[in-house]
Amino acid sequence: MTSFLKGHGTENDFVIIPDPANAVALPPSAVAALCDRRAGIGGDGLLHVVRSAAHPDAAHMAAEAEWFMDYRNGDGSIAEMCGNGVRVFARYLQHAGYVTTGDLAVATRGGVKHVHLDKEGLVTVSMGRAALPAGEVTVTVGDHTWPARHVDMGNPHAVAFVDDLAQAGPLYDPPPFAPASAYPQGVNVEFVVDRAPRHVAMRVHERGVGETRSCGTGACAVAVAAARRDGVDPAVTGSPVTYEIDLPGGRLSITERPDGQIEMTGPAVIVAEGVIDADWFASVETVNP
Ligand SMILES: N[C@@H](CCC[C@H](N)C(=O)O)C(=O)O
Repeated sequence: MTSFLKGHGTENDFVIIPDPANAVALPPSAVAALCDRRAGIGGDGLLHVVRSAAHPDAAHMAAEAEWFMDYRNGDGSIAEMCGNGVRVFARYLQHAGYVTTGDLAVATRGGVKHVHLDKEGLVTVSMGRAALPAGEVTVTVGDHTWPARHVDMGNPHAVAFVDDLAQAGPLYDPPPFAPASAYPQGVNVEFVVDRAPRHVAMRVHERGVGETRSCGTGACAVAVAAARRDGVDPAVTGSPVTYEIDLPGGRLSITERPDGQIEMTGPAVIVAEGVIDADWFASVETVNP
């Protein structure tokens, strides 16, 4: 019997598979089937909850973090990091009784992340530092082409400042970028408009998913790109800077500290739990494993 839960962080939604011993086979075909919104449970991605010691990608982090977030995109691909996912992952650990409010460490493919569950229901994650690789890239939608800033949050982002979020169009397909060689592993693309000083709104097309209603690493990338565009670098001023980021699914607050550490705060919600039908799961587990 394989159980699941469903959760979301600012409407970036996830199928959660609790599997402390790493005993559940999750080939890409099974992940894609579980995340399918019509024929499966539905989600932008999947959070496989495994004890670090039981997973080959995380055993080296087991002394620091008991639990490993084995994150998958909705198409079954693996990504290095998921910011909304790690908040929902921590909320699941609390829901299941493994942790209470306070601090915990979570192993991810992007390293160990430190999470704080507060008593009001918000979750703060120390996301690490952003890298801002040099180089020019442009993103095109329809008749519009914008310069975009590379920001690496453990996973790749291209951030474009636009006049109107509607210019990004329906975002059914990944927005083309140039040079085509810029992102050999694919990229998450953010479109950003200003709302007020240190307050922006964004839409995102996620690698391996499509347009989502929120992206935590994307919001961090946008906050750093907006700060640099605004001439603000906490490493230079010695003061933290906070940007409020409005997404279609809610608001995230992103603070960059003088040492470069980026903290993301937002909600994380568990909405349902149940059991996956064994025959259906066996059929999707064995397709293109
Ligand atoms: N929604 C996530 C990001 C998930 C990974 C991304 N699609 C990628 O492939 O890099 C977030 O909240 O950060």
